[in-house]
Amino acid sequence: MKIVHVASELFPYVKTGGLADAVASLAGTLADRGHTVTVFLPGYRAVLEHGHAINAERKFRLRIEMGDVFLSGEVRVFSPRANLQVFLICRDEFFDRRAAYGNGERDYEDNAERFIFFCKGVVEALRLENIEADIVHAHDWQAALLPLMLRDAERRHGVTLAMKTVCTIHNIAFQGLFPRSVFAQTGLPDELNNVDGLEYYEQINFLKGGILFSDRVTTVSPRYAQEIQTPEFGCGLDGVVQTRADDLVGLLNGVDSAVWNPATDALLPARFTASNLRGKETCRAELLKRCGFDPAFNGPIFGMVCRLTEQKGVDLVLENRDFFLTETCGLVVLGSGDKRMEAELRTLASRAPDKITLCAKLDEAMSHLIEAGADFFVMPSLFEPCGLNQMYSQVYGTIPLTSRVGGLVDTVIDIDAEPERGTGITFAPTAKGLRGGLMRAIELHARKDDYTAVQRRGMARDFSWNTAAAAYEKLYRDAI
Ligand SMILES: Nc1ncnc2c1ncn2[C@@H]1O[C@H](COP(=O)(O)OP(=O)(O)O[C@H]2O[C@H](CO)[C@@H](O)[C@H](O)[C@H]2O)[C@@H](O)[C@H]1O
Repeated sequence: MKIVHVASELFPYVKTGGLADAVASLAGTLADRGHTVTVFLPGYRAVLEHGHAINAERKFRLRIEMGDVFLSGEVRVFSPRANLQVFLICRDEFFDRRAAYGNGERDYEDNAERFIFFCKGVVEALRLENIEADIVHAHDWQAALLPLMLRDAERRHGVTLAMKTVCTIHNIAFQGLFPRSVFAQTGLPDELNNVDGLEYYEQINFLKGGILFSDRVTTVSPRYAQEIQTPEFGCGLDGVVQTRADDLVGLLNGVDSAVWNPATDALLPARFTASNLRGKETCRAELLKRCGFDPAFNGPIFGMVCRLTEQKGVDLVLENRDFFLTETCGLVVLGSGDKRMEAELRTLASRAPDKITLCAKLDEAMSHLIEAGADFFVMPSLFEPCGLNQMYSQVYGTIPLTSRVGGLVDTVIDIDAEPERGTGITFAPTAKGLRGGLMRAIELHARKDDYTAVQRRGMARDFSWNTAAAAYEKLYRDAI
């Protein structure tokens, strides 16, 4: 099949979270399985400066109608592996910036314009390049207008650009909500500027467009596909999602074993496998050293790697600060984002620097070291579409502590609920729930044989992207 993915992030070129990992793995795996895959990505500064893109071919110039003006841009292309091409929609005024979405304090004020331009650029490139895709697959709100714009362009130009479109929701909390005035820039017919179209409580909602107007809608776990149809998890779009229930499916993400594999991971000081865990001890020792903890400390180390946001349950950790201060354990948090959470974690760390630390930055190598060197991985999310780190931690023999929401339910088996199969500790998404999970972790850690058995069961699990990619293939085929 000719498959086109459209996303605002792609590992290793630009990543703010799991979207980048998921799109890269899916596109790469589909390419390896013999499909012709194209990924469209904004030509951000970070991407253009990446070694792969430096000599990207300049394909053609763009002239995009945005309301009553035309804006110019350029399409560049490079191929990082067989069967895979990455097309960059470039316009320095929009994408030659330090970050993808904002300056750290707030979102860029022209994000609506930037991603309308991006989607229109993709449509134009599909037309000029004559790709004739079987599937155009849009990810998250930044690409969600694409299915609509594509059909609109087909009508205008009398061409077929794609057989079917798919929209994947990686996180329904991010919808691309903008003032209604941005509608004019989309160039879409006026009848879409209402409640049956993009309008959402007097605003324009990009993700709503993707949900309503794609041939198929997917999300990243079966449990989340159910949850987003409820007011509790639908973030106001549950009614819209319900209208597409027949075309909605939840397909679990996987683990990219070229990047996340303890037996080959070049970012670690030592490698290891389920049958030989000595390298994991070296990773643990290195982690203790990097954190400035006592090298002889042998209590459990809890690791956490996430964007610091409400979603990730950082406040539940903070509400349990006395646990981390009083129990014989260590806590390593790698994450940045919300300034209040960052400050409170920093204060907590300053009260016990010998056993609690915050590393407030994006650091790919450190995230691998935590996955490998910690004894437990803490993920008390309030909601979680899929979650990747709980899978990475099982693969790395680090026992996950996860709340019972979304994809965490689909990927972690509780050791008390299923003593013979359990791979982690699960709990209700509350401070009390987390507290219970932490206590169970301390007890498990003290029972060395049980701990190792759980560890090995996690390492034996298959989270391969081949399974996930095969599910997407089936979805594409059924749609066509
Ligand atoms: N400071 C830091 N330094 C280095 N790496 C860091 C980091 N902070 C986060 N990361 C990395 O970013 C990724 C986060 O992925 P997740 O899937 O856990 O969450 P995210 O909410 O971003 O993704 C959304 O999309 C994905 C993909 O579909 C869903 O799994 C998820 O549930 C949904 O919320 C992981 O690879 C993690 O290691």
